[in-house]
Amino acid sequence: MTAITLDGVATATALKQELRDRVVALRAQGVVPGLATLLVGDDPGSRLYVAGKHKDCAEVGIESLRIDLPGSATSADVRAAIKDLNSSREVTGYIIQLPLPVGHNENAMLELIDPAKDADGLHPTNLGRLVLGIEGNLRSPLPCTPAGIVELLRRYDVPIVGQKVVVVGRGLTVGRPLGLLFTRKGLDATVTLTHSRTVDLAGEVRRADIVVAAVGVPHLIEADWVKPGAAVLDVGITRVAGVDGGKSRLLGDVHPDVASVAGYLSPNPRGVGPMTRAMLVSNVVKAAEQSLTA
Ligand SMILES: Nc1nc(=O)c2c([nH]1)NC[C@@H]1CN(c3ccc(C(=O)N[C@@H](CCC(=O)O)C(=O)O)cc3)C=[N+]21
Repeated sequence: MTAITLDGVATATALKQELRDRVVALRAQGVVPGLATLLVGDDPGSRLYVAGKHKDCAEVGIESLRIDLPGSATSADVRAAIKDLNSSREVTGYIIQLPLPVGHNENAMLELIDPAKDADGLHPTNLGRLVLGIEGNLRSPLPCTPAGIVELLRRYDVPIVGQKVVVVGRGLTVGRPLGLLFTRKGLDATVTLTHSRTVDLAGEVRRADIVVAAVGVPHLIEADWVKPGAAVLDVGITRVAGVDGGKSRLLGDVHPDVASVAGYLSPNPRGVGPMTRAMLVSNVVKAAEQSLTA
C-alpha cells in the first residue's frame, strides 16, 4: 500500500482561485487588499519565502509591498518599520518574516503589530482569540501553517472529529497554535502535543490517527512509528547545502519509507508550505471582507 498524497500545490492553487474571485468582488466595492512583508537580514531561505508570498499576492490580484531591512538594522529600526506599516493606508495586512536575526526580541516585535493587520495571526490578541474561540465566536486571523494543515485535511476528507492527533513540536508558528485549533469545537480532535522532552515519542506517534511533524529534525518520524493508514503531515524543513556548490536540498521531518505505511502523506516540499502561503493570502482577503461589515 502506498499513501494518498496530500497535494499542497494543487490544493493551494484551488484555494487561490477561490480567493481571486473574492478579490474581484472586493475591488468592485472599492476595497483593495494589500499585504506587506517585513524582512530583516539576508537569510537565503527567508528571502525565498518572502518572494513566494509576493508571487501569491500577484496571482490572487492583491497589492503587495516589500520592506527589506539590512541585517545591521537595530531593534529601533524594526520598531519604526512596524509603526509605518501600522499607519500605512495601502497596507491592510502584513507579516514580520521570522526568525528575526539574533539580538531582536521577536515576541516584543509581534506585540507591536496592529492586531487588525496581523496577517499571520501571531499577535497576542489574536492568539488569545484563538483560545477564546473554543467557546465564543470571536473572529481572528488563524496562524497560517495550522490553518493550512486543517484546510488540507478537510479538502481530502480526512476525518478529524474524535481522532487522535499527535503534534510533534511546540513552536509558536506551528505546534502550539495547532493544538489549540484541533481541540476547538467543530474540529474536536484529541490532541497530544509532544516536544524534545517527551518520553517515548515513538510510542506516542504510534497511537495517532493524524501525525503532524514540525520540529526540523530530518527524517525523525520513521515508518515503524506510524500506525498503518494514519495521516502524516511533514512540516519541518531542514536545508542541506549542496555538495561542491551544488543545489541545496530540503529534508523533511518524515522518513520517505513512511509513504508505504501511512494512509495519507503530505510531502515536503509541495505539501504544507504552499498551503501556509495560501492561508496568508486568505487572512488578508478575510480581513478586507470584514472591514466592509465592521
Ligand atoms: N512571520 C512568518 N510567517 C510564516 O508563515 C513563516 C515565517 N515567518 N518564517 C518561516 C516559516 C516557513 N514558512 C514557509 C512558507 C512556505 C513554504 C513553501 O512554500 N515551501 C515550498 C518549497 C520552497 C523551497 O524550495 O524552499 C514547498 O513546501 O513546496 C515553506 C515555508 C513560513 N514561515
